[in-house]
Amino acid sequence: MKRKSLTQFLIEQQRSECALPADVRLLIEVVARACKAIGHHVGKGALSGVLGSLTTENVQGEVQKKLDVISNEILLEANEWGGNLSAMASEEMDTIHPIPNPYPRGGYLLLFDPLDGSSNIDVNVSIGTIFSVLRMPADADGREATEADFLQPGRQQVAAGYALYGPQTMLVLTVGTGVYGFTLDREMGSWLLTHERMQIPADTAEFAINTSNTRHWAPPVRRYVDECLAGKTGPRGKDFNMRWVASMVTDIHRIMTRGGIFMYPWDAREPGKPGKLRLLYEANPMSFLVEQAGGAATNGQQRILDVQPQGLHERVSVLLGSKNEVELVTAYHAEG
Ligand SMILES: O=P(O)(O)OC[C@H]1O[C@](O)(COP(=O)(O)O)[C@@H](O)[C@@H]1O
Ligand SMILES: [Mg+2]
Ligand SMILES: [Mg+2]
Repeated sequence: MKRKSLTQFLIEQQRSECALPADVRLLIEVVARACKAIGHHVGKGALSGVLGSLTTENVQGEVQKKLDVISNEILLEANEWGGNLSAMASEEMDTIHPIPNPYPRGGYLLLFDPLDGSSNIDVNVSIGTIFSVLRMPADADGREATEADFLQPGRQQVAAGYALYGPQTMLVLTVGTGVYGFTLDREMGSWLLTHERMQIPADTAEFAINTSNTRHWAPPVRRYVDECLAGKTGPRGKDFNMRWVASMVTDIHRIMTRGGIFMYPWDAREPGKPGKLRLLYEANPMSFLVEQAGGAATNGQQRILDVQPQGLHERVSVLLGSKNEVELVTAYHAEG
């Protein structure tokens, strides 16, 4: 069976009713090429000296891994001259990166977590890259982008996706017409369509959360997880399984493939922070994908895609995945 390539799929999207703008098609192809290059480095590991940490810290106060910086550079370089972007923003950069002269500027903004799951880099566990595409405000009129231009609610995303560097290298994306997965044919170097219209089952018996934080959780999350752990003998009347890879991309891909609920909620370790994960380049792109696959995503109070961002590296409490489970744990928050 001849599989569709990423380019064929995107051209079809461009010609179909959704009329994917040509600039977004080209932008996604450039990001996909950059992820292929990142995947190559990840696959080499110690052979090409990309493992280990640097002495520098990013704006989050995290010690950067070599691959965090290498992946960031690859994405910046690949997207600077494409002509579709006005600026970029990244987990690894304090502020935005406007497209420098003399490169032509375009009408879109690209945000990315260049390397997700950094704590797993040196131990050869699956990691990934997450990206999100927004439009420049309509009244920008060719002016240089500002940080404020990036502070758009997630529902305004034009496209989002992740690359997964695991036993297979995959690219999973949406342009608002469902979720599609592509597997990299490493010999040919081409992304081939292998997962059409991915769907998350509404019900599940599998939850993902870092239980080492149990004593720090708020009562609604504590109640939800306790009930899952009580299994058949408890109010849920069924047994639940638990998984936690500690790479958001990998945990979410499992949920996109077979369902489940992923939670990284607020916890009392840093009470002043709404959560650990970042709204603009982790939670928003993943929430867009999850909703496009029939799932749900909230911060306990509201739909994540409706949260109005206040800052580039803003954090958020994340509850997403199988619709009925997300609605239940969100309802527990409303009950207080
Ligand atoms: O180590 P913890 O607390 O379980 O956190 C794991 C989470 O942190 C992250 O690694 C944060 O992302 P980065 O690796 O991009 O900083 C997520 O991928 C993952 O879900
Ligand atoms: Mg991340
Ligand atoms: Mg990261």
